[in-house]
Amino acid sequence: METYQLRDGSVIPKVGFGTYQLNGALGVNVIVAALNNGYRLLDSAFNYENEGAVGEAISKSGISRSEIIVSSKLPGRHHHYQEAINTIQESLYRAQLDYYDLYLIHWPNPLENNYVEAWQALIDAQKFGLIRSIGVSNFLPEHLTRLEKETGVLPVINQIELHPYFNQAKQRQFDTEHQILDEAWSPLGRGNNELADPVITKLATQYHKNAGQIVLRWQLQLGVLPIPKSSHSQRQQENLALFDFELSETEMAQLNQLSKVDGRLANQDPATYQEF
Ligand SMILES: NC(=O)C1=CN([C@@H]2O[C@H](COP(=O)(O)OP(=O)(O)OC[C@H]3O[C@@H](n4cnc5c(N)ncnc54)[C@H](OP(=O)(O)O)[C@@H]3O)[C@@H](O)[C@H]2O)C=CC1
Ligand SMILES: O=C(O)C(=O)[C@@H](O)[C@H](O)C(=O)CO
Repeated sequence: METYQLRDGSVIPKVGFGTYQLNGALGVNVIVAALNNGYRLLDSAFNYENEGAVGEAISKSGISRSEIIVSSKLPGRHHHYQEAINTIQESLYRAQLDYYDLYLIHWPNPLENNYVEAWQALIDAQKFGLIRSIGVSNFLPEHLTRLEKETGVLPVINQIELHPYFNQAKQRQFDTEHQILDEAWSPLGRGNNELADPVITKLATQYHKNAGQIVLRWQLQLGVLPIPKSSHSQRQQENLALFDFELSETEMAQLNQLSKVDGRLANQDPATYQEF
């Protein structure tokens, strides 16, 4: 698996595994399969209520803990400093881990306006050794600018909604300028109609790949880290088989042109959307 290097020096796989809605024993089996299929980055969240399943899958897989990048997220209801520290510790207890490789603030919740306090807790949790790398999710330039101004520390990752119909060109430019790596959530548009777009299916036929592989390859060539989720072993493998072909500049431009102003999947604009 090829890797990215984060601004803090950590090394992270170019493709990760999304675990939203993978819960309980069924979820454990799916995540063990993903690890056996080669995934070494697992994306979870306190709010997914599956950090325990993730920890159990790591233990069952027999793969060394040190080979796996484990990532989770702080929910909006625990942005106050001490609650954030307690929640990070609870995330660790749930997963039966000593540390997370990566921990993100899940949503900025700007109307509540406590995300700077939450960020200070992540900075300190990193110093305490609970977290190796600290990042955010769904942060707009205005939120990132405030973090830098008030704490002097910028995240190394911003996990954002990113798929062909919503390619986040401006946000990506801002993040790149600040050496923040973008992770793409719902990189396949949740498997919706985007994958049937004629531009994508034509390229799939041309390269003898499926539509999902074209989309994920496009994201890699944008310099983004996608975290596709699949419950099916064969799809898990296909979503990693992205390193034996390359899209041309013209094809990249065609894919870039698919983006729409209102292309978000569920109207979750971080400027106003609040998730607790
Ligand atoms: N930070 C945030 O706010 C958010 C983070 N996330 C994270 O991002 C991860 C990925 O996003 P998610 O919303 O799950 O959506 P994805 O874009 O990863 O799509 C997953 C869906 O697509 C299907 N699928 C998987 N592979 C293929 C393929 N090659 N061709 C066609 N269909 C496919 C899956 O079905 P099947 O399982 O049956 O294969 C599933 O229904 C989440 O699991 C979560 O970890 C997600 C949303 C918000
Ligand atoms: O899945 C996540 O990480 C989320 O933040 C959720 O908002 C998810 O996008 C969702 O669809 C909740 O209804």
